[in-house]
Amino acid sequence: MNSVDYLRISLIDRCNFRCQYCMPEGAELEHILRQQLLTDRELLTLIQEVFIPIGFTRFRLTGGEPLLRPGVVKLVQAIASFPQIQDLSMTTNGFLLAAMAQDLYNAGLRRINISFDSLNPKTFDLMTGNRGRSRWQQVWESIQVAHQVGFDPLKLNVVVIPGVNDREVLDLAALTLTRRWHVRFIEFMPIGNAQLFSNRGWTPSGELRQSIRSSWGLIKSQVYGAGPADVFQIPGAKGTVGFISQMSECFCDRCNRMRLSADGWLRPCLLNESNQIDLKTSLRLGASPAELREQVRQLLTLKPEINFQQKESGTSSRYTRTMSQIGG
Ligand SMILES: Nc1nc2c(ncn2[C@@H]2O[C@H](COP(=O)(O)OP(=O)(O)OP(=O)(O)O)[C@@H](O)[C@H]2O)c(=O)[nH]1
Ligand SMILES: C[S@@+](CC[C@H](N)C(=O)[O-])C[C@H]1O[C@@H](n2cnc3c(N)ncnc32)[C@H](O)[C@@H]1O
Ligand code: SF4
Ligand code: SF4
Repeated sequence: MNSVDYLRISLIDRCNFRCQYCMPEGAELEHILRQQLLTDRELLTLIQEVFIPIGFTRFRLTGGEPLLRPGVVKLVQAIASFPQIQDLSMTTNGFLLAAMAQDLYNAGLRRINISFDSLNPKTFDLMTGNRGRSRWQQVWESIQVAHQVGFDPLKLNVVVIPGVNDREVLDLAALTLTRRWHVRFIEFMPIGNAQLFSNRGWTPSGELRQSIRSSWGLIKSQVYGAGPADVFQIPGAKGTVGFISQMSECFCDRCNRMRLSADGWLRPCLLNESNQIDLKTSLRLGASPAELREQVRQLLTLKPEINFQQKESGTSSRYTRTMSQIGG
């Protein structure tokens, strides 16, 4: 059995973007009420007294948009101070990052993944929802600042939507030629919003790899990380290109992670909603750390059965939570 030592923590379910593939404008999402959010203290207790003792060493902060969480720098500092943690990272849309990057680095965060779907401001705004003003420039600046501050590896996440940004794959891959950036192409998962893009579907990573290989060649490579990307490099490039292929290939057999939602539900699989446990309610009802650890251990023994293994059938549209609510 794979060891499960990576926890993705959603700090907040709200977001300042409205990406069409995740939280489209007009989608009726019920936000978590403030009193239902795990407090900093509760989250730190769960990390320190439940997950670390069980063997979790890698933690990723996500959202919604994690930089919208009030006091996020202080929270990062507190999490980073646990000596058992070997890897603390964040996934962000980058909009607020330029102003916070140095503080986050000083707080102990060392690596960051930034969603960046397009080099073209118009396409970017179309994909992320611009609410009257373009966001591209500010995100582009954040990427430069994150690089200057020293986040390493610095990864850019691109969800590829056929007919929208797929024609940019070579331009995005070319960023890695001269910069030590790691661009990852993600197959769109129709989770929670199956109707969206239903006439366009997703592009198999194999096709993208072939197109990059035809232009420059492509060799197997590596970059530090805990996630499901298959990593390659254009010969001589400074950075790498990665492929996250949850639809065309299946990486569930090497699954090493669980997810904690902003309201304290522990979820064993991104694509299977069964067997989630409500750690926050147990904690608030007075369960001891030992009891909570036992609940999580039980879930770990069930996880191999829960892991999503139906790549042939794709995802189902019957999800009650969308990506923004789960944390991706
Ligand atoms: N199907 C599936 N997709 C995942 C899983 N983990 C991450 N992803 C997707 O991979 C994409 C990138 O995720 P990130 O948040 O950047 O994290 P990561 O790739 O695990 O991070 P690294 O540690 O840097 O490798 C997102 O679209 C996620 O939804 C997973 O367990 N299953
Ligand atoms: C849910 S977001 C949360 C963090 C942050 N707001 C961001 O966008 O980076 C985490 C990751 O999930 C990816 N994602 C969101 N919806 C997706 C979908 N339907 N299919 C594949 N990836 C998706 C995003 O591109 C992002 O890289
Ligand atoms: S992908 Fe991230 S930035 Fe886009 S809507 Fe979802 S949570 Fe927000
Ligand atoms: S779909 Fe589920 S089992 Fe597969 S890699 Fe993602 S979280 Fe793990």
